[in-house]
Amino acid sequence: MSDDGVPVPGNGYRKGPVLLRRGQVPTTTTDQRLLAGPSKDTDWLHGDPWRVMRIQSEFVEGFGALAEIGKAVSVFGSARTSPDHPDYALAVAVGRGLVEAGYAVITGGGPGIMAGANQGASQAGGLSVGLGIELPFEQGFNPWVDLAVNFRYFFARKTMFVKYAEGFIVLPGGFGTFDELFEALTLVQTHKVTEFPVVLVGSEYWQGLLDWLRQACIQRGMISPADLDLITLVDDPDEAVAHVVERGAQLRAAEEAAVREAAAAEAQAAAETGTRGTVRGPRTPSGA
Ligand SMILES: C/C(=C\CNc1ncnc2c1ncn2[C@@H]1O[C@H](COP(=O)(O)O)[C@@H](O)[C@H]1O)CO
Repeated sequence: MSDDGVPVPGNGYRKGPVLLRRGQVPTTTTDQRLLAGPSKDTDWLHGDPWRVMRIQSEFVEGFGALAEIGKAVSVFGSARTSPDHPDYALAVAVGRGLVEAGYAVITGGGPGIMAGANQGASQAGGLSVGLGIELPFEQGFNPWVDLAVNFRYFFARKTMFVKYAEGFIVLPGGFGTFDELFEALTLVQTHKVTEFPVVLVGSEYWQGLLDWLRQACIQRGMISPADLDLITLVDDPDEAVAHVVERGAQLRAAEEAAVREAAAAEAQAAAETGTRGTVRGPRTPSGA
C-alpha cells in the first residue's frame, strides 16, 4: 500500500479519505523506500507494469525524435537483398527520387532494400531515417542512416512508420515486408487512418500476389474489389514517387473537402435547430 499520507497527531494517519491507526500506520515513507539501497529482489524489472513504462518511453522517444522531420515517406523491402541485385538499385532510385520531391525517407534502418533507400536519400542530401528493431541477432544500422531510432517493440516502431509518413513505397520483400504492407492496407480498409498512397514497386515480383488477391480473395468475398484500389503497382521508381505526390495531394484535398462539408452540414443543422427553436421549440422557464 502507498504511504503518501499525513500523520494526524493523536488521530492516526490520513491518506485522502482513508484514516489509518495503530498497526495500519506505515512505518516507512515512499521516499525512504525509493532512496534505500538496491534491493536483491529485482522481479519488478521483468514484470508487466515496468514493461508498460518501457513501452511508453519508446513512444515518447519516437515521437520526440520524429515530430519535426517534415514530410516523409516510408520505404519497405527485403533485409536480404544484396547491393548488387537490381532491386537494390531500384531502392536507391526511390530514396533519391523521394528526396528530390521534398520528402524525408524512413526505413527499418537495416540492410538490403532499407540500406538502398537510405543510401539514395542520404546521397541526394535529404533526411535519411532508420527505425531499427532490437533483434535476437545483433544487426546495427546501415551506414546510410543519418537519424536513427532503435525500438524494442515492433508495434511501437510500426506506429512511427505510419504516423510520420505520407505514403508507403514497398519493394520486393518477405514476411517483414508483407507485415508492413498489410498492416497499412488494414488500417486504411478499416478506416482507422485516412487513406494514404501505397505503392508496390516491381511487377515481376508483386503481380502474382495481386492476381491471387483478385482471384482468390475477391472471389471468395474476403476483400472487396475496392480494397484492391488501395494498391498501385509500378515498375519505375520515378513513377512510384510521382504516385505518392499526386495521389497524396488528391487524398489530402478530398479529406479537406470532407472536413469542410461536415462543418457546413453541422452549421446548417445548428441554424435549422435554432430557427425551429424560436418557432415551435419548448418554452423557456421565464416564459412558462
Ligand atoms: C533478416 C536480416 C536482417 C534483419 N534486420 C532487420 N533490420 C531492420 N528491419 C528489419 C529487419 N528485418 C526485417 N525488418 C523489417 O521488415 C522488413 C523486411 O523484412 P523481410 O522479411 O526481409 O521482407 C523491412 O521493411 C523492415 O522494416 C538479414 O540480414
